[in-house]
Amino acid sequence: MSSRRRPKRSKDSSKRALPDRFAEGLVDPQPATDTDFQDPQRYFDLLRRWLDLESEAERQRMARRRQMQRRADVERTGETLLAMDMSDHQIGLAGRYLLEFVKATSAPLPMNRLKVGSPVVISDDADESDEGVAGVVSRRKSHTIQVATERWPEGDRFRIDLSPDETTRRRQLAAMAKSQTAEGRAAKLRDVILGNRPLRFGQEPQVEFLTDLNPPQREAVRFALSAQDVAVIHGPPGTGKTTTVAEIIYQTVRLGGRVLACAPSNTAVDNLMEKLVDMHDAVIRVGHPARVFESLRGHTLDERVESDPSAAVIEDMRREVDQLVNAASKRPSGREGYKRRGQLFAEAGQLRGQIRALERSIVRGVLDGADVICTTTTIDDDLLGKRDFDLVVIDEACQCTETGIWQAVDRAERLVIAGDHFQLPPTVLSDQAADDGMRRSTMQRLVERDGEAIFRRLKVQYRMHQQIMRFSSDTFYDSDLVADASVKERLLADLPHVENNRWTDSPLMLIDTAGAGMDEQLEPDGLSKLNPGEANVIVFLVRQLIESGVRPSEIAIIAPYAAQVRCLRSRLDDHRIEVDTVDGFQGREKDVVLLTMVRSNETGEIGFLKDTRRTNVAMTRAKRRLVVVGDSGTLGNDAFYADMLQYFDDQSAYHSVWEFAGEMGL
Ligand SMILES: Nc1ncnc2c1ncn2[C@@H]1O[C@H](COP(=O)(O)OP(=O)(O)OP(=O)(O)O)[C@@H](O)[C@H]1O
Repeated sequence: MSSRRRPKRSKDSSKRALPDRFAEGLVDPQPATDTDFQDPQRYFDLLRRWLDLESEAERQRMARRRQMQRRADVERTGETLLAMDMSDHQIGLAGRYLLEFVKATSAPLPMNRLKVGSPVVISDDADESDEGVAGVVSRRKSHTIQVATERWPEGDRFRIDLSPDETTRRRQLAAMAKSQTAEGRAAKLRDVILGNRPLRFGQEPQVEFLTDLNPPQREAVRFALSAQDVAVIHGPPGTGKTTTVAEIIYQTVRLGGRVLACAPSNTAVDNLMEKLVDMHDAVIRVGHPARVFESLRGHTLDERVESDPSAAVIEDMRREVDQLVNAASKRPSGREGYKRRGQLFAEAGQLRGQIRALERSIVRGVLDGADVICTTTTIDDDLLGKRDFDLVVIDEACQCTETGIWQAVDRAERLVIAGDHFQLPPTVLSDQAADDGMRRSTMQRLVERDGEAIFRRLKVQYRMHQQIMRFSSDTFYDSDLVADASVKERLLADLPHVENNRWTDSPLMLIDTAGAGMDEQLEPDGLSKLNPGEANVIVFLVRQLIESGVRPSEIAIIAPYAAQVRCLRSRLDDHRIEVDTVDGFQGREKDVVLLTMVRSNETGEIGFLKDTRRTNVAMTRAKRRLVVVGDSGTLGNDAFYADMLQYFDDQSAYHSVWEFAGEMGL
């Protein structure tokens, strides 16, 4: 198969162009002045403004959803479930109600973004004026969703809406206020983070490593242990960042320290926790047990509390609350009925208070016995009380906004943050806050401010074939990455069940759709984009892979736009093939990744593909083969994508879609 030659650009010029592009603002714009970040008053004022903007953006989104005329459209947003019946209720930790809902039709739940931990409002589906009851999703299955609430919702049939996360914001605001006026140790740490005090490092310690680490990982561990205030671990894709962080935690505990291990998402906390439980016994996970990996359930605070000897007493009290609630939840008749109902709920409320007090003392005991406490960065301050930690670690710190770190930082003697600022930034809803710099994480700010003085980069990656790695390494990581011998030449064709043919015998392929009339389209009733022509190419590629013996579970299809994901999901009938947006794949990997770029238009508009971190994440999910389908006519207008096209060409991996016209029936 011949590859069309593209005009070569000088390597030097492409390399020189890269840092400039970042400086030119293709990464998020930054707030006005550096002093905003130095002066505590101005810094925390800025953060409070961002939180206000986020709060307003969430409120507007919820209002728009409520105003939607057609009910089908409301559920399509993925943020609302309608016509839900309450199918069960229990009493959970801290005496909360755990309410389970099913579709009134018993159908599976539609695709939705209500995840474990999401704040929601449960309201009467028949009463638009009902303000509802706030809760948090505590379990989710294909047909049921369970919500933990403090109050009992009114109504026969319910709607459940994803709601503005006021609890998280309130906690963040309280933590920020505490930091702003802090004295002593907390003030010192704050001042280092704001750049008002110099970084301090002691002697690098001699370390007896528990894990078999490579040299950059060992150096990163020693560096982090020597930091007296803050250290950053920069972990490019597949370089064992979490492995390294786990070792830092292990070494700290070995020296008698107590550690708070956090990450912004439940999944990231669990990934770290999985490594930690192999190293220590005294590791406790605070959070929703339902979301915790099966193997880790025994380490959750809830289960530890359940297995405490006093738990039997609590169990009896819960049963009593259940009976009271059962009686109270029956529809009352007449004034007496309502009065009686009120009394029953009041009695249940008193008992729940007693349960809470008893549980609190058990919780205190369990947490006091832990060397490492794992939680998301949204910390339940009621549970943790006034505990401080010798070391606080934030993994996946680049997914954390500046506002999101202070709850953890407030409890720290020393801080280690780990992440990769060339992967996805934190989610920010408000465009204004984003323009103002809210998508720039603290970690990115510190690395850009202090350079190598504050961070160590991991360099050996254990995921990708070296050719898949190299473009990312040259573009984002100063050509620092090295592929470990175990992966550097690994191809799809090396899998025992896979044939050796042109679809499996090389790590890279780019299929250029230029001139094939595969134009992007706007989704009819949405804002997202799709490209049916590219979807056809992807479906064709999937068929070739499956016919070559590749297993559906080894294939990932990544699209930057949700509409293209929907289009492809409807075209592929095998659910084992994962199709998702870049966000859905962060932190994950697959043997083969098919990436559809979608954008193809006359004007060379590439929209949010300009945030090249997305493309970096998408490309670096692939272990053995990466296929990119895109229009060079559109993409090539942007310097980053021009370099990417050139790279594929240099690797003899560039093909026009016309080469497959016959096979594809173009
Ligand atoms: N020193 C090492 N020797 C061998 N394998 C390693 C080493 N360090 C990490 N790995 C392997 O590399 C893979 C990635 O490790 P880990 O999960 O720690 O990476 P990560 O950097 O957190 O991942 P991500 O890129 O998803 O953020 C794992 O399979 C891990 O076992």
